[in-house]
Amino acid sequence: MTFWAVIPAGGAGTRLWPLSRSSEPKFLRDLTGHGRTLLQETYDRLQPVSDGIMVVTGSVHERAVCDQLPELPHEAILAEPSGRDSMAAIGLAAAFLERRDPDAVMGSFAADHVIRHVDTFHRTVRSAAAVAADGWLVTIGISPTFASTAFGYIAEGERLAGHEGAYLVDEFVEKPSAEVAAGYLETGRYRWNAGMFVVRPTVLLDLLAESDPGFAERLRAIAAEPARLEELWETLPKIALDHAVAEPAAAAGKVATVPADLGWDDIGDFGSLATLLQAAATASPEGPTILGEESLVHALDSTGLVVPHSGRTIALIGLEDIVVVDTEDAVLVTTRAQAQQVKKIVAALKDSDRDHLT
Ligand SMILES: Nc1nc2c(ncn2[C@@H]2O[C@H](COP(=O)(O)OP(=O)(O)O[C@H]3O[C@H](CO)[C@@H](O)[C@H](O)[C@@H]3O)[C@@H](O)[C@H]2O)c(=O)[nH]1
Repeated sequence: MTFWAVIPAGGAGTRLWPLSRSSEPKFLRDLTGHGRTLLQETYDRLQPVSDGIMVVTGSVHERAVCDQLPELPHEAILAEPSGRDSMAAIGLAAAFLERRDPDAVMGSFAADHVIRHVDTFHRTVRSAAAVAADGWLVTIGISPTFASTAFGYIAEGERLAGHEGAYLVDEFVEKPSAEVAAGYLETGRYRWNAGMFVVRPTVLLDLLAESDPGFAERLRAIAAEPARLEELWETLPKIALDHAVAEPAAAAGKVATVPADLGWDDIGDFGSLATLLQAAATASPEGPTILGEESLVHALDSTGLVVPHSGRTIALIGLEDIVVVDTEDAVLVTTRAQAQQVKKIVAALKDSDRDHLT
């Protein structure tokens, strides 16, 4: 069995505006201060467990992906004419892989997530691939630490016979309400879905065909005749893989989960980025956490996150848990607690004559 990692690299990451833009989304940025972008870190992390890696991205980002991953063969980048959500993106890679390597198992791994426990991640991917080789759709389950409404939840069921450390998924619930999520945490049997699906390409496409035969058929038609991509792409439904496949397959008892503590984070907003950077810091600084050139920030009695991205000097006095992101053409000032609301600003800008800033 060979293992292929598929990296869907899409979305603008609007909650990280103005650092992340549709022209330069968060996966193309170094948000951890490690000197590698999130996409490059994802690629580095997957290399030791993969026989091949594919990136599926918007055609507007194809050049940047090529530049950031010079070792990736050009044919391993699948360029989408437009964003049609994760089912189309991951399904396209599955359709190409099905023809290229029918015995392969593939795994999808977002281009913009952070994983701190890399050895555990490698062990977990290998276990998940062994389960997927037996025909299961496998999702990696993360122990929830709070009642997030931004993630999908997996209800862990019985142990899976023949696969130590794997469980049946009783239910898959995409982004529940805060009340429902809090109830899940109390039961102790729910885990976060990290969007990491490990499966045989044919199994994924056959599961899709159960709910939407035309969708699976068109993906397979594109793989058989790539010249038809432009013609067929715009006819594909815009739907997340979670809704198109994971939820119905879980209800039919066809999904398994491998739980793991990966130190996983999807860096949803500047609040979670601040937490992540603080946890990674070797010394706990008195002042704010700085992502970028430290000498540009002068802070008195202030805490939070400062991103000096324009090269300007930033001075703070007496501000607690603040977020300041200074870019060439836009400055964001908010608090860690309110940082999620940035997407509302982006929506307002999109509806204005300042659309070019988003
Ligand atoms: N190439 C490409 N990738 C896409 C597209 N749309 C989404 N993706 C990729 O598919 C992944 C998930 O898409 P999101 O739209 O960001 O999903 P989400 O709302 O965050 O929810 C998903 O991820 C959560 C974990 O971060 C999960 O908890 C949740 O259940 C779900 O799987 C991301 O890696 C994103 O880049 C697209 O049109 N094109």
